[in-house]
Amino acid sequence: MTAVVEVAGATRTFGAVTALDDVSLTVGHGELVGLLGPNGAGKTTLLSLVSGLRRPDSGTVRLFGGDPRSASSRIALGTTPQETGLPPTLTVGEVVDLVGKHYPAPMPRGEALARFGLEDLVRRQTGGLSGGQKRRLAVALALVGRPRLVLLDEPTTGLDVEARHILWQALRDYHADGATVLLTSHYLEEIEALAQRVVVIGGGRVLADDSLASVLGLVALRRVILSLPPGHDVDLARLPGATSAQQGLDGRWTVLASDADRLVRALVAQDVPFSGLEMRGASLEEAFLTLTHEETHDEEAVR
Ligand SMILES: Nc1ncnc2c1ncn2[C@@H]1O[C@H](COP(=O)(O)OP(=O)(O)OP(=O)(O)O)[C@@H](O)[C@H]1O
Repeated sequence: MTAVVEVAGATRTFGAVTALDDVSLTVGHGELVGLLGPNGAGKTTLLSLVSGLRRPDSGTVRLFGGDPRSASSRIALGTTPQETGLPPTLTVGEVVDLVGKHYPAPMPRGEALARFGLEDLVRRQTGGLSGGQKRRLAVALALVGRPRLVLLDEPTTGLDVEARHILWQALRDYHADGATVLLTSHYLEEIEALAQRVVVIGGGRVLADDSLASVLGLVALRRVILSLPPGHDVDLARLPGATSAQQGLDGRWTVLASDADRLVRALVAQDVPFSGLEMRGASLEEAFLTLTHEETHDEEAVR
């Protein structure tokens, strides 16, 4: 079966800035893929190539096997950019109807609003919506045409916890209905909550592309937290298995460890008088920072 998205060796520059550097990415039918990376990593540029808003300088981009710039490829695409302009004098219901009219088999107004908990706002002018309500409406509009692929650029930025959970559930439900979803996020918990596959982007390049569990396992980073007696002087970051160490405001030390077992063995072997030892899995953010760090070190090693 043809892939939904096929990016092959895509490079895109803006003047002196290389936003994407030889990026390849294939997304199959029914996948839910999270694009993770810091500000300026190239995530939005990548989405703009997939949605046909921009062209790569070199390399190819296919959407449903066709040219992303052609209307026939884009008809099954729903997108929500980072910022959405809504006509302020139209009501929520009118905007949903207006957008739906562009598609052959749109969701009924009631269904689109119910999926995002917006039913009570159907008669409200969009200019009178809160930022979070606008955001939910913007994502609802991306789904009105029942797209087979949904591209979401930071869908829950600025939303409170409840609104974020409504949106996550709506996306999970839509994905369960058979859609393919590609989203970027700065919220690591969002990627962890939604994505089955994570593509880590840094400096315009794909640093990792694997299942959520594998991306975490790839760096196998653990957080080891402990206390030391006042005045005790040991360089925790230099112990075997440790990658960095930091003392918190409460005086406790947090050591990031690539091999926590080895670190604990070294603490015991060197008679370090630690107490209150705790160990936790690394967050996606920590895993991601390590990946970026390793890439930088590899580059430095090559130079
Ligand atoms: N239209 C443009 N003109 C000039 N530079 C641009 C343009 N669009 C993107 N860039 C640059 O390309 C790089 C990648 O930007 P991009 O917006 O794709 O990153 P991002 O990962 O989406 O970041 P963010 O998370 O902040 O949205 C950045 O250095 C950015 O400044």
